[in-house]
This record gives sequence, C-alpha cells and structure tokens, in this order.
Amino acid sequence: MNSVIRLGTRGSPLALTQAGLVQRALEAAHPGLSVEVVTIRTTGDRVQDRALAEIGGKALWTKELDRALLAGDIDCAVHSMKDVETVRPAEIAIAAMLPRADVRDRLVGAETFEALPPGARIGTSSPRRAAQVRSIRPDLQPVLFRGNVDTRLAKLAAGEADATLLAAAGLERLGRMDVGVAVSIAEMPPAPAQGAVGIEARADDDLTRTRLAKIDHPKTHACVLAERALLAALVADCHSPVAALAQIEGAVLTLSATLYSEDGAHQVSAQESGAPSDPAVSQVLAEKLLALAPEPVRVLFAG
Ligand SMILES: NCc1[nH]cc(CCC(=O)O)c1CC(=O)O
Repeated sequence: MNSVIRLGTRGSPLALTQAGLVQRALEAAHPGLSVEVVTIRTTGDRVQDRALAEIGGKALWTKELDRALLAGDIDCAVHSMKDVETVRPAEIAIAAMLPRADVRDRLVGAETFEALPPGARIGTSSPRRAAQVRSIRPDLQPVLFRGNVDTRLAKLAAGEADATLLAAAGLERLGRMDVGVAVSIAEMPPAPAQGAVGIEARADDDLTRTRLAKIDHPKTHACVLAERALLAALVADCHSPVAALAQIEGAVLTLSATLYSEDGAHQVSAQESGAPSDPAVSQVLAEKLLALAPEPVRVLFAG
C-alpha cells in the first residue's frame, strides 16, 4: 500500500518541529504511507503586535487550518493543543495526541522570581502567567510579549523585558533546554493542554482517523480532554487566567485546577478524581471552583 497523507501545520519553527514528530510517528506506524507536510499561515502568525484577546479568540491559530481540512486540501492538521479553542466545529475531530512533554513553564532571565529587581517587567501575553507572576510577586509588571519562541527570546535580549516565561515543552522540542529554569508545578501550574500535540481530522474521514489512532497516546489524550472539558464547563478559553492539569495514576484520573483574578490577588484551587474519560470529573470540578471562587475570580468565568 503506497499512499500519501497530507498533514497541515502552521509555519513557525515549533509548529514545523511538531509536524515532523507526527510525520515520523505516522510513517513508522504505517509502512508504505508517506506524510506530506503542508504549511498554512494563520491569522495568529500574521498579527504580532496586539494581545490575542484583542483580535478575537483562539480560532486565530486554527481557522485557516480548519478551512483547509474541511475543503479537503489536507487530511489532518497538527496543533499545540493549548492553542486549540475549547469548542470545535462538529465536522472536526481530535483524532490523536502525541505523548505529552514537560508541562512546566521555564523562567528566562532570572534564576528565581525572588532574584528579580523590584518592579521588574515580565514579558508575557498569557493572562494565566501574568496573574501567576503577580500572585507570586505583586510588584512585578507583566508586559505584552508575543511571537514565536525565537522572537520572544530576541525581545528579551533587546531589553524589552527583564524576564519571560516559556513552555518547557516548546523549548525542549526546539532543542533549547539550556534556556531558563523550570518553575515548579506547585508555583506555576500549567495552562490546560500545555505540552500536548494533537492531530485533528474530518469527523467523517474514517480512514485517516483509523491511521491516526495508531499513534495516539491514550493517557495524554484522556488528560487533555479532561482539562479541555473543564474549560468548556467554565466557559473559559486560552485567554482566561486558569491553570489545569490532569494526571493518571493507576486507573484514576486526578484533575487539579486554579482560577485567578486578573491581577493575581485572588485565586481558588480544587481537585477532583474519577475514571479517565468520565466527563463528570471536569463538570464537578468546575462547579466546585465556581462555588468557592471569590467575586473577582468568579466574574471572569461561566459566561
Ligand atoms: N501560546 C503559544 C504556545 N503554544 C504552545 C506553546 C508551547 C508548547 C506547548 O505548550 O505545548 C507555546 C509557547 C509558549 O507558551 O511558550
């Protein structure tokens, strides 16, 4: 069987590296199958100077890939699951996830938060990281930082901020584990789906879905779906100051989450356990968090 599968991806160095991981995994799982990587430019790649929240939603990273997928120009699309909006079109299915990488953030520009000078500027465009930084040190000043990993490191080197935070997963996949120091999960719990690479296909494309199922990492898949279901239950998205991490131990999935006020002065944490892929875990945790959340946190969630 000699056939080709077209894999759509964004064109950033990290996206292309992740597409390469998917390509190799698929070709190894299906001898005779060749994967053609198709690069597609997204709105998020074009607009670099404004906060993503201002230009409207996560679909920034997926809209053009969705269109190509639904038009049949590609058979599947690879995404950092962290950037995939909470609610997806019914015609598109998450078909597989690669094994998750390090879920932590890395602090770049200082050894610790304590080592930063008073009022230091932290480059980030993530509401979660901004709130967490201010909950750790209220004097620290989040400043808008966008662009791919190299762009952000260049901005830091140019003095546009005193430090920045980057996902360890991205640095690791780019071979840049020398950059920064890992911040513990306890100090900075990760964004929902951080470190996970997912592959989507058309919901009715059984052939592609079956091929992709062979490279699926079920534990990662179950954890990331639980984290995404929590976002859905909170009516939150990647612009909400929320951290969530699911972990599977034996036959039990434990989902932990923290919601923050924008300024990081208020937060609420809770966790819930259950069977992996039981949607009740995320639903019950969302209800628990909203019931416990102080007003400045609650107003940011549940619509
Ligand atoms: N929002 C940008 C983005 N989307 C995914 C990653 C890194 C890889 C990952 O978390 O899976 C990054 C960069 C970052 O947060 O440092």
